[in-house]
Amino acid sequence: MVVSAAALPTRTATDSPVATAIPRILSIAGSDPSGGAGIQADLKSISALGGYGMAAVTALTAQNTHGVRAVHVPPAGFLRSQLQAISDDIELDAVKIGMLADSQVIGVVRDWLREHRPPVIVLDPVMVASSGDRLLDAEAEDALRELVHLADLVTPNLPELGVLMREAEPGDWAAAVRMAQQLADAQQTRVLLKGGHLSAGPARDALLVPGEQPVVVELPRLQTTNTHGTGCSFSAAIATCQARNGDWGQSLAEAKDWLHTAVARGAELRVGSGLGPVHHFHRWHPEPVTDDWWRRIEPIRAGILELPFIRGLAAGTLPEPEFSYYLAQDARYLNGYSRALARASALAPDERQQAFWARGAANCLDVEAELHRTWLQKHPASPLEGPVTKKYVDHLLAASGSSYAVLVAAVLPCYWLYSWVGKELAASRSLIDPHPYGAWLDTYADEDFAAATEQAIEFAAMAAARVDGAERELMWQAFQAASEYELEFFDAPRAALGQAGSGR
Ligand SMILES: Nc1ncnc2c1ncn2[C@@H]1O[C@H](COP(=O)(O)OP(=O)(O)O)[C@@H](O)[C@H]1O
Ligand SMILES: Cc1ncc(COP(=O)(O)OP(=O)(O)O)c(N)n1
Repeated sequence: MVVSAAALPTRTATDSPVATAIPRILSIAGSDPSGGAGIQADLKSISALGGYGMAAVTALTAQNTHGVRAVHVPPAGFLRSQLQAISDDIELDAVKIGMLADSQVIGVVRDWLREHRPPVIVLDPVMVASSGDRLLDAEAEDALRELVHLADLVTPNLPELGVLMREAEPGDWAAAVRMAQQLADAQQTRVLLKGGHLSAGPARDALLVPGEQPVVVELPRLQTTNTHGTGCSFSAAIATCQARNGDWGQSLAEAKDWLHTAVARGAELRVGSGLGPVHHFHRWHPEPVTDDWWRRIEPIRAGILELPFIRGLAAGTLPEPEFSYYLAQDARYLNGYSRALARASALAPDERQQAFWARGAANCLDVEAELHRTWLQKHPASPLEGPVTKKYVDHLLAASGSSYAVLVAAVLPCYWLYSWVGKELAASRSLIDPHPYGAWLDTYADEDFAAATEQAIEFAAMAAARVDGAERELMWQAFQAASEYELEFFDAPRAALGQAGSGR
């Protein structure tokens, strides 16, 4: 059975609700100083889902978003002391178990579980690093296999499932589900098979319960590098939900839905240059309105990439008169755009924003002069203002008579779409050597411009956060109209020179 995360079954007769208002959840796991995985991820996940989090540390790692550099395992006796201190004093509603560094550590955890038998035990069998390296020696792997039947839920990813079953990693989803069902039946426990490691298709997981049909949950696979600690976060989230509602299907659905948005919004955290963390507390941080605008202009973005002008530019087949027309209009446009940016500088609420827009205004004049000095000398074209250029500049000048917030929204698409088109074209530019428009395309992908774009987006989001709903709507309208003018601007050479279909 395949269901969306939101449509999973509610409580079944065999599930017993714990019905605790704030569930008390203990994570027994390793420390990740970069905060994306291990106990740090567990505590954030537990808190984000409304639990009270505790942590008994099994190992200290030295790692960041690029990988694990070293592992230090404190004496197993000290882990026993941590667990004893907790169970001597605190009633637990669930335990989540993550990285267990060696067989001695696993022995301590096994003995403690047998003695105290917490109501919910979720075991994330951390055995294989993202790099594919085995994290446990053979003795520890055996000890971990023996721990599986003590868990209410075990959550292997594909490589870990293979190791638990002493078989090769399953090659596809169907084989993985079969293997996970065998594990569930053999150990008489629930298995949550995680499909994040599959290279294509949706982000799919399956809950296997002995003697029952598999329940598959899937959500779209996100194109992101923010996947560090997804397994830790997922298992801690499921443990928390299960302690609260006592229904495995519902807990899986809740945790999956929460994790999906956490993965989607991980990039907002700007942590590290490798595989970044997920945004555990996304529900506390409203999405910047600029992200919503960007999503809403998706049809415009798709339209831009389909334009004969852009396709011809990428392929190097764009007729030169169209390129010259575009450059001449760009020079005209930049002059008007510079005035709008200067006005944004004048209206800016602080000196940082004032200086930013003033620098942008000056840059436009420099680029305009440069266009005349270099390209337009070699590619002469009519200097008269075209109809699209006029409409677009008029829009910016009208916004200049409005508020700072509306003006910033109006000038934003020129930064954002230009920088985005630059990245989109960079790949095809590198395939053609020499590329007739190569030198010019390189200016599109300029890193300083990309940084300025990020800054402009942030200032627009800040402005949007300070205005009321009516003005935010005006900001959106100004942003949307400017985005449409960007599309028309790229299409203007074809329309003006009457060469429909050229550039292909
Ligand atoms: N790119 C992605 N988009 C959406 N969900 C993902 C993505 N990568 C992983 N997930 C989800 O994160 C959870 C953890 O999966 P996985 O990466 O397989 O585990 P682990 O982190 O233990 O290796 C799963 O629910 C999986 O579907
Ligand atoms: C201390 C520590 N524990 C576990 C992991 C592995 O994290 P996980 O969520 O299983 O997955 P990836 O980060 O490999 O996607 C870790 N890195 N550190």
